[in-house]
Amino acid sequence: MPHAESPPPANSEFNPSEYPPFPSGLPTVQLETISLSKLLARDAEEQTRVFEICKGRGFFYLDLADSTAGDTIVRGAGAIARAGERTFALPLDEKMGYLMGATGPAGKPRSLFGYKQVGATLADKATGVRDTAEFFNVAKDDMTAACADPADMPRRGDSWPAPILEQRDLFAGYMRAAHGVGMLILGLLVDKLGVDPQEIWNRHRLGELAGDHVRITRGPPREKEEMPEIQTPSHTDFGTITILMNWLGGLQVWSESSRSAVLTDGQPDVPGEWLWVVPKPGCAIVNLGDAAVKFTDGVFCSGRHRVTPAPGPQGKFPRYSVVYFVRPEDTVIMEALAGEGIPKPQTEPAAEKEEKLTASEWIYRQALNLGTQFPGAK
Ligand SMILES: O=C(O)CCC(=O)C(=O)O
Ligand SMILES: [Fe+2]
Repeated sequence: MPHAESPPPANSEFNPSEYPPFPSGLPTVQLETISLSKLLARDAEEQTRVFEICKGRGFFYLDLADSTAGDTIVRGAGAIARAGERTFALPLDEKMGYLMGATGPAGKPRSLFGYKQVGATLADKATGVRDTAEFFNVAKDDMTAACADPADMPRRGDSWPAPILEQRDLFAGYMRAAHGVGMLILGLLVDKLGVDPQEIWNRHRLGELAGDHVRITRGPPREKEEMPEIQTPSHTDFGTITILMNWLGGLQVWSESSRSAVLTDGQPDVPGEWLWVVPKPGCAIVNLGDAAVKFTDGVFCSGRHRVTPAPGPQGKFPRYSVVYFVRPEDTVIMEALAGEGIPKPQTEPAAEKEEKLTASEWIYRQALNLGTQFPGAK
């Protein structure tokens, strides 16, 4: 059982205590394990290990034992998956009322928050095969906002499915913990590049509008043994840092780390093979996203990954995951920070030509590049 759980409600399809172990004999990646409690204690050796990992593959296990934030994440992830299960059980036409990318509720902006139905993303441009996962992106700003009237929440207002709206406190607590863990890691990483951690914290203030969200994903059980059947196609995350909780295998990383923040048709841009990431009890899987590459001009790596149904006997279970994406505040200009460890722009003219986008524009473009379809988008 990967993470401590309270007993599931009757008839739940999310039952981690029943999952068989990850099968042997598959090509897996050996990720390093970093201790959150050591990072909280400013352990210099642990800090150096994270720094080296983030310059390389940019993926690691984060052991959540022995800290309040870690505990909130371990316990909260299971409860959030259950809120997700109740949401996904709603009729499809009701879920489609929360479609992400559609014009938001009256007076609210269009956004990447809300529901993505099965098949909304092309998994393979050549064959036209589509993804098989559904997910719900729950906005940090709406869950953590201190509004007397929930209709005033800044993103979707109170237009969230009841199983999510009823659990605002759960989401808010989880988001604060995950965001805090993200800030701890990002702060120590940029510090090692000669950048004042405040520079990165000022671009990711918890109380400011940002693309941060919890994504709850449900992937259906595996239909056939042959690979691959794609739940979430090959991608790098758009944000700055990602904290992922999953219980079944299915996540795969590309064997060679890809350094580019520019998506090349959604496919890996260096030769290699897909390696399975085995869920590890009590640990989150942490990775950097494209914004971390942008802020450091490519010093850090945004690891390429995808999700298939779980392998072997694990594959007969629906697969849930709970992800927290830390993203820059909406109005932050996406450009490299200045620090002795960050390369200076090569030539002035090239630097001038580069378009300076805000984080919200940049993330929207990254999503379009990845094949996400937005109703009404050109
Ligand atoms: O479900 C997982 O294990 C990973 C999900 C993921 O990569 C994503 O939602 O960006
Ligand atoms: Fe991802």
